[in-house]
Amino acid sequence: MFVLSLKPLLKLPCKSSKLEQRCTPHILLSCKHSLFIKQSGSKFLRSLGQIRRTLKSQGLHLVAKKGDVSDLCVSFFGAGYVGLVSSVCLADFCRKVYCLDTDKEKIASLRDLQIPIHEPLLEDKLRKNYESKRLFFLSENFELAIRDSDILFIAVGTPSRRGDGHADLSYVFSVAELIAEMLTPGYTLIVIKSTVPIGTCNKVQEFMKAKVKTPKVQFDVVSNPEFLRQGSAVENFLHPDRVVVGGCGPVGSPSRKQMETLYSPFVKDKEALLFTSWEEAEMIKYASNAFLALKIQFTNEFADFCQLVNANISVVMKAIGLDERIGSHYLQPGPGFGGSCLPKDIRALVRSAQEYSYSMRLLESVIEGNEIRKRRIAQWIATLANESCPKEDVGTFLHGHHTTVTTTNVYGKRFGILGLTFKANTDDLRESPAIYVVQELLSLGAHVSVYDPQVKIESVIRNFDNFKGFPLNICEDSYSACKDADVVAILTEWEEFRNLDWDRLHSLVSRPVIVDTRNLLEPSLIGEKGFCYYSLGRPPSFPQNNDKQQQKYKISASETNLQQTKNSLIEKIKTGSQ
Ligand SMILES: NC(=O)c1ccc[n+]([C@@H]2O[C@H](COP(=O)([O-])OP(=O)(O)OC[C@H]3O[C@@H](n4cnc5c(N)ncnc54)[C@H](O)[C@@H]3O)[C@@H](O)[C@H]2O)c1
Ligand SMILES: O=c1ccn([C@@H]2O[C@H](COP(=O)(O)OP(=O)(O)O[C@H]3O[C@H](CO)[C@@H](O)[C@H](O)[C@H]3O)[C@@H](O)[C@H]2O)c(=O)[nH]1
Repeated sequence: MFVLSLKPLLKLPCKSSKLEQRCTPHILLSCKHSLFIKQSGSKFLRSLGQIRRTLKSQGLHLVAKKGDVSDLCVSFFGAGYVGLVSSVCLADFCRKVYCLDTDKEKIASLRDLQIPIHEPLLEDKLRKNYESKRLFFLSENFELAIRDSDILFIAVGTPSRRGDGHADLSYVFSVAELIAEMLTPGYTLIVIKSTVPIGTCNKVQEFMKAKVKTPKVQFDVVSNPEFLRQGSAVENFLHPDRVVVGGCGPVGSPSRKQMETLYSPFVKDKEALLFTSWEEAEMIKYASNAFLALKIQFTNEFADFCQLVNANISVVMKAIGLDERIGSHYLQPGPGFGGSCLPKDIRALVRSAQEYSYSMRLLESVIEGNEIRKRRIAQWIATLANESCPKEDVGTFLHGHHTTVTTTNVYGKRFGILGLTFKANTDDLRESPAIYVVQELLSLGAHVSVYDPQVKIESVIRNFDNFKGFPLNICEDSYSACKDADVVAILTEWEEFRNLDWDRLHSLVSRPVIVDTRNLLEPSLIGEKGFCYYSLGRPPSFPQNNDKQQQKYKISASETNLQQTKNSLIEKIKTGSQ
């Protein structure tokens, strides 16, 4: 006779009628399955984990009672922005979390507590949970994690497939195959967290069923899309607006109970935990990102029109955002939306719709508009190296008159680029408009110096593989990047760019021209500092009566050309052409 120190109530949802009851450990031990517990070792089983593993190996599964997240063990396949952040946050609450990745280098650096990504608030939590042995990083022996886990999350990448815009699901299916082959008897919940096209969960379930070879394996596949944003990922994971779970069984089913348990610390309002079908969950994820992209593209179009008619986009967007039906978020103009999600997800959505012979025209135009925008921003920045200043009209260049930019008028000009990431507070360069702009400028023969507070030099170099030998200078601070620049362009809204020493910067540049594609700075303030300042959808500002500063502008443009440009643009807008 032995006594186990366990929580008093455990629920065993298994086929055995004797076990299909709420029971104390004593009842558990006195039932016929207690034999398995005894058999598993010469010593007594001390932990719930040991009992769980023993039962699992016999085709039974122990589910923690409702709300008891501390009994759960979960694994994440993929230690990227989503997998790593989710693992670290869940390790605060779960019994154990395995974070698995095939990238050996990534796992090795995580074990050394070197975090491969920049994400605020992540480091302390990671350290705490890793040191207290609730969080484990593995690049092999995934079998151990699979055997031990109640829930297996798939959080690998689903990038755009080269050439056609479809989501590349090869990583998801390779994990699904591995799991299917390694599942041990008993029940395991498989959760797809990666963003996947509608219909994928269904396919994964069928695929896995065909691959499972071990008898007595039971599993469900559910969809649980992630909505966190890079730069505030920890905060978003801990305090989600909503959690969507698709494809669970009815109330009381193992899949539903486990997901309720897992999210109990994060979702206090019952209404915010939404159970849907697989297809609805998959669609909700795409629809959310598509709507955000739509708002940004809408704002960008209005910003450009505001510039033509002397209206201020900040005033306009603030006013429309106060209408609760519209809301104030995602109304900030910029150089185009980027990142690893919005662009690729909308492309994937549009492509999946086409498979049903359905055209999502609105979103097709959002994709095209965003591509055009990045090109125009690059062309606009290039032109400003040639135009005289102050000239209010040069700001209108943004709206389409880009054919005049050639290698001859940009060749050898110097550009100081502030910010490379697709937005602030991340180190991610995926689909960053800034990368596009720099590549355009280099193609035109310009000299480009770049600075970003978070990006590692290796990542910058990787993004300019095709530009070896081009005059690209990676700098360690803003001032070095702006030295001798004909134009300074702010491409990411890093906070530190707000507070530069403008007098120092002014003394360093060749021409004091700033293009702010994030509307980060206060126009009048920068004008007062002697700069010619252009932003999006706001009137430009210029140095006030300062002859010495005026001499810095080396090239003058013809007044007539500028007027013609403006007239032709207004004509184009009237006739509705791009
Ligand atoms: N980044 C975000 O902000 C965000 C937010 C919500 C949803 N998503 C979605 O989540 C998914 C993951 O995005 P991410 O940004 O974290 O990707 P990521 O590229 O940062 O990370 C993916 C990781 O998966 C690893 N991996 C690939 N194959 C593997 C395998 N067989 N086993 C284990 N690991 C493997 C890679 O090495 C990589 O480290 C994508 O579908 C994305 O669309 C991303
Ligand atoms: O008003 C705005 C807001 C954003 N952006 C740009 O839009 C892009 C995307 O920004 P954001 O949504 O913050 O980036 P992500 O971290 O990629 O997050 C999006 O993509 C994730 C992956 O699917 C989702 O989980 C998030 O909910 C969704 O916001 C960036 O280039 C931003 O600079 C603007 O130009 N103006």
